[in-house]
Parts: sequence; C-alpha cells; structure tokens
Amino acid sequence: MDSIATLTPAHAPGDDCAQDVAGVTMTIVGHPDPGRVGETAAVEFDARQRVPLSRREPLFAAAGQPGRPLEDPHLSRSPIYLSFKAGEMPVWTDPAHAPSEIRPLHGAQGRAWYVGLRRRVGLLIELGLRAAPPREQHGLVGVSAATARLREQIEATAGSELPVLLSGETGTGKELAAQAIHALGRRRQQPLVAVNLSAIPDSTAASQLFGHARGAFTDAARAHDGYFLQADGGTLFLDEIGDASIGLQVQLLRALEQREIQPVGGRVRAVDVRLITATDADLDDAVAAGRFRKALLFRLCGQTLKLLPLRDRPADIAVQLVHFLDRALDGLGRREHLRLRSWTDSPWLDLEAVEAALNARWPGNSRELRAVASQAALLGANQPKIVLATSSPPAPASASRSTSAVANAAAEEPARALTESAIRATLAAHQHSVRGAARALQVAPNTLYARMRELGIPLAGALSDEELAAAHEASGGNVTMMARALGVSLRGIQRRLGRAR
Ligand SMILES: Nc1ncnc2c1ncn2[C@@H]1O[C@H](COP(=O)(O)OP(=O)(O)OP(=O)(O)O)[C@@H](O)[C@H]1O
Repeated sequence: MDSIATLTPAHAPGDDCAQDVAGVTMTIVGHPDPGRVGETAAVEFDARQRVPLSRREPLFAAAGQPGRPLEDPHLSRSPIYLSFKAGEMPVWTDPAHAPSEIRPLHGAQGRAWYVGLRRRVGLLIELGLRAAPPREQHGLVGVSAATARLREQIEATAGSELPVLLSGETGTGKELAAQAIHALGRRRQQPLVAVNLSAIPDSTAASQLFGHARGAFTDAARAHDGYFLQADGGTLFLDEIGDASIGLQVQLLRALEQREIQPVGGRVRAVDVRLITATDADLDDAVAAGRFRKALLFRLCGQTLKLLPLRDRPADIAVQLVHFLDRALDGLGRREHLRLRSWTDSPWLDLEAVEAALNARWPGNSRELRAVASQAALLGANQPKIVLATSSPPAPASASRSTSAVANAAAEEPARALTESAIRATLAAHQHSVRGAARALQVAPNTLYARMRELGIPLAGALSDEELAAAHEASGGNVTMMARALGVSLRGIQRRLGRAR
C-alpha cells in the first residue's frame, strides 16, 4: 500500500475510536539519513484495520515531494503488520518477527505511538490521515499537526487587523509567530517593534511605551518617541503582557480603544498600531486575582493563538533537532554529519539520541532544544556519534522573566526591544560585539549582558573550557571559525582563549 492522495483530517484528541479512523499518519523521526526526518506517509487501514511496514512500503514524502520507501536494508523486504483496535495499543500481527518496540507517546491520549524499527528507523504513528506539512514555513520549523494548525491560524490572523494574543510556555515560538503575522499582513512594509515588558521597570514603562515631551521630567533633556510611535503604521509586539502594571494596563486599554496615546508631559497623539501580545501566564487567573484588567484582556484577545509545549509535539522535536544541529554544524563546516554515510556505518545522529530528545521534557522548549543541539554539535563534531545532554537543568520558571539583575540594570537606562530575535539580529550586525549591539539597542552593556544570560544567548566569557576545547578541535584552531561556530565575538573568544591558556 502506498501513501494515499485523498486525505481526511486527523481527528481531534479525545476521539479514541480507531474504528472511526480511516488510517494512520506515520512520520520519520529517526533515520540513517537525517535529511529524511519529518517525511510523512498517510496510510489507510486494510480491511483488518492493519497497516504494513517494510523497507519498501509505505512511501514517505516531504510536502510537495515524491514519496520514497524507508530503504534501510536492515529492515525486512516483506511487510510486517501493525494492527489497530479502538482504545488499545497497536500490536504487531506477527510478534516473533516484530522489528522492535512500540511505546505510547507522552500527552498523546492513546492516539500516537513511537515505533523503533531494528534500532535504525524511528517512526511516530498517529491515528488519522493528514497531509505532510512543510518542514519550515513562515519561519516555523516543524511537521506536527499542531504546527500545521498554527500556521493556518497565523495566515488567517495576518489578514485581519484585530489584536492577537499568543499564549504558550517560554521558548515555544510566540515571538516567531508574531513576526510571521506581521510579515504576512498588509503592514509588512512598516516597522515591527518588539518589546519585552518584563525587561522594563514600572517607573519608566509609560515613557518608554508612549514617549515623553522635552522637560517632562528631570532627565528628559529631549523629547522621545515611545515604542507606540516607533511602530506607527506597523505592528507592536508586547511580550510578557502579564507583567504590565495596572497603571500601564489602563493606558494600553486607552491606546487600543481610542487609538491614541499620551506621551508623558505631552499632547494626546493619534497612533495606528496593530497590537500583538504574548504571555506564558494564565491571564484568566490573573484577572480572577485582580492583577489583570478584564476589559484589557477582552480587548487583547481579538484572536488567541495557543502554542503547545514542545514535549507535546514530538514530530517537531525530531525535525527541530535536525534543523538546529544542521545550523550549528554549518558554522563548524561539518554538515556532512547529517548526510547518509552508508547503510553499513552507524549514523552520527543515531536513534538513541533521537529517542532521548523525544523523551525529554524540554521546559525551555525550542530555545532549550536549540542550545542543547548547538552544544552537542560542538562537542560531537569530531566524535563518531552525537551525545545529547537532554538533562539540561530545567529553565527557570520563565526564562524571559526579569531577574533582579535585569530590573536593576534596566532601571539605570531605558531597555529597548530586548527580545531574543532583536538581540540576536543586532549582535549579528555588530560582529557579535556586545558593546556595539548595546549601543545600537540603546541599553547599557550590563543590561544586555544580563538579558543574554537570561535568554541563553552565548557569551564568550561564559564558555566552559570543554566547549572551548571542542570548538578549537572542530575548527582546527581557526579562531574566526570558532567565534562563528560559538556565536560570540572574535575579540571575546581571543580574550577567553588568553584566559584559558
Ligand atoms: N517552531 C520553531 N521553529 C524554529 N525555531 C523555533 C520555533 N519555535 C521557537 N523557536 C526558536 O526558539 C527560540 C525562542 O523562540 P521565541 O522567542 O519565539 O519564543 P517565545 O515563546 O517568544 O519565548 P519567550 O516567552 O521566552 O519570549 C528562538 O530562537 C526561536 O527561533
């Protein structure tokens, strides 16, 4: 049986009757050729509620590509069958020839399983038939049904002018989603200004957001346009909206309802801004506790997009793992690690590492996965196989919440657009010089250092001797390459090397 062309949507979680389902969707999560991770096959059940698996069938395909079989010669040529019964784990019809284990997946409510084939190929099997989504679209990497749905919601949202509220744990991609909504909407030629409210102290929040007139307060030697005016005609992305003080919430409500703002000590001004907000907190709880104004929440959630934790999107874990490894290996000039070596050699990215990633909890979600993948690429660049340190310490309650260090530093000087992407883009534009980026972002270097530590953005001074040694070995001692691979400045790495000697 081959992949089929006519598809019915995968059922919503909670429908647990396999008899109602026409078949399953299989996604490759581990393969000797890592380039195949993310390919899917939608396979109809036969008359006995079974699907065949072999080296030759079904055919797996990336979106828009022709289908290919699994090919691995370690798998049998003749099919073995997985049999499905409502409410039960699937079973091999011939257990004596079973190619290996089947395990239920975390959070899948009896509708998805991991199947390992001869410790060579890993498959995710979900009830329901669905088409293969692109591995990367609108800047979002992933092939899970949740990511496909999120992209559809982003497209639908981009066409409207309503405010959008993005909710999800830290690192799930809320800022990426905001960027995609802006990039697809009619305001795309206008600015997108991203601001993290948790990085702005209450005392200066009004003047930073709404601006101030010259002489409005002691230090206001010049008039200042706030973020709202900087985003005029475009989009303002307010991250950590749950951290806005009640006073600020009142002003935000006014800006939304009357489309005007009042700079501190200045005249009321009209402003045309599409607002996208994000939170990892439960704002309904915050309303119940009197910390968030119901009227503002009502206004903000014109459209609400929920981003699932990464651990509930196993197909995305595998695809993002390969994506982040590829990027890190590219920096080291070692992308060949992610190509099929030969069917006889064991792959650099083996199934053990993939399974470890699928089983990890990823409290810091994709941000944590990216950091773990970058470190694994570095440490494993000269090794026969990757070792994935998935036991990375859980992210703090929220990796993007302000720490007292950030709050204190921010209090010294206005913090500007301190979101992860803004910092990374500015660093890249300044050869990773933190001082240069801090100047461009108009923040004190200490504010930027603290925020970078908080977001897990690499700093040369914080690199361990082990990381340094691995990068040194992987780059053959080329310091420029080391700096590129580690994502830090050349000067920083030279200083750090001096210290290490
Ligand atoms: N679907 C995805 N595809 C590729 N990269 C992703 C995806 N989701 C998140 N990331 C990466 O993870 C990191 C964190 O993403 P982002 O800043 O958008 O998350 P967030 O939910 O806004 O986090 P926070 O709440 O902490 O601000 C970024 O480097 C981003 O590129």
